[in-house]
Amino acid sequence: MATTSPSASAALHHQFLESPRENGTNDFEAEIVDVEESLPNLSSFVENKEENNEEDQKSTTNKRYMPLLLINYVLLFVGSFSSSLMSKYYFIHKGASKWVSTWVQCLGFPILLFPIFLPVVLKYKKRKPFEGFSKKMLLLSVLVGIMLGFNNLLVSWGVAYLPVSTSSLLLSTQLVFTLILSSLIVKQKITFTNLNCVILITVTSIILALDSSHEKPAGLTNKEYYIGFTCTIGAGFLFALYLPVMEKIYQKVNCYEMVMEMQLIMEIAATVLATVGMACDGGFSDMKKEAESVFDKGTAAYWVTILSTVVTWQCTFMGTAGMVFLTSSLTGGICSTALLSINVLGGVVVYKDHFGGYKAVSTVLCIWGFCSYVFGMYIKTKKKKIVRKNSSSTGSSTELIPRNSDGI
Ligand SMILES: Nc1nc2[nH]cnc2c(=O)[nH]1
Repeated sequence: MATTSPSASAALHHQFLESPRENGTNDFEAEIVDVEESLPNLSSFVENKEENNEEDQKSTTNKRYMPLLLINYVLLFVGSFSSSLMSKYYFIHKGASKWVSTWVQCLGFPILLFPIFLPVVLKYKKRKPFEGFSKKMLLLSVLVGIMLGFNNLLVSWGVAYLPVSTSSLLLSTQLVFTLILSSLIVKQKITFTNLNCVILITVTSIILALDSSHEKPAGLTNKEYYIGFTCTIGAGFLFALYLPVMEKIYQKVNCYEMVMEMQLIMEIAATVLATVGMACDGGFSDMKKEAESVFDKGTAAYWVTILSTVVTWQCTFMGTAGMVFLTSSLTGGICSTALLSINVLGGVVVYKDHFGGYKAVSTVLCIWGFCSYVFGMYIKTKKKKIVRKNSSSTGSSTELIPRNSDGI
């Protein structure tokens, strides 16, 4: 078997991720053989990569991989939990504009300017922001940003009409859509582990839907309730489309900086959409009125609520994008959806949402589904380490093993 230098094998691994096999990325032992057989043809490619000193930050062997993964999960966890509570706070205290609630989900894009430009200003990084950013990537980012803008609007309608716990758990249906769409778009393999997780988390939503007749907040008409219900399911579908589409786009991206840059463009596009909606539908005058006289906690609390919602949503979206980049659309979807069950507990603790037997059972199922998935990933990672160990003891590189369908 051929042996490669670590940098050469890292570059080969990178090339793998940029050109995945038609039949998915699971048969990794076969892929190792493929790469090793094609080694001579790849030597010039490897040299180029070494000259450019490029590193694939999606590679699990990259030293920045684990810290980045952790940072993104924390962003997603803190962002998801606090943004769902803050959005509900806005509506509970007489905030009523769905456009304002949509606007704040993307308005935090200037925050991304700091991690994008600061390392260059401080001369910490050589790569200039937007270096290698093609016109196609720009166009794709704008289109996905517009899709995300519509998703945000649907989420706002859902949160406006439904209790935080119900809207969070209804959004869990996005996982089934994610599994189907990611198997179509990025050839995600459907395994026992991921199917089990998706079924458990979906049963969670069904139980909640059955229980939802007791959940209608006072003063809300049946029509409004069903609008909220439908919008939340619609948001789940759009989000499930967004995840594998992003994974497909990230197959051409190898650095996290570019993920942040794409996120910036997407959020700007979503903000333009929301701003047009605000301007056409009286959102700006509603906002002024709400701040001055409608919000029952006063003007200062209104602006603090808006500002913190802006920041927390930005954390959620950056965390989600990072998870998709570093793992896969399905893992990203599972992590964000499992966090929704934590949001249910947040709604119950902070807003005293009703928490009966149905909600307890669905929360347990949701956590069980998530834990079984994480355990499945752990087992796969262990198996992968054994394959690596075996291949290194026979003299082949340890870094030639590409990520499997779960992104590990
Ligand atoms: N539909 C939907 N939109 C989101 N925006 C941020 N997180 C989510 C999510 O989990 N689902």
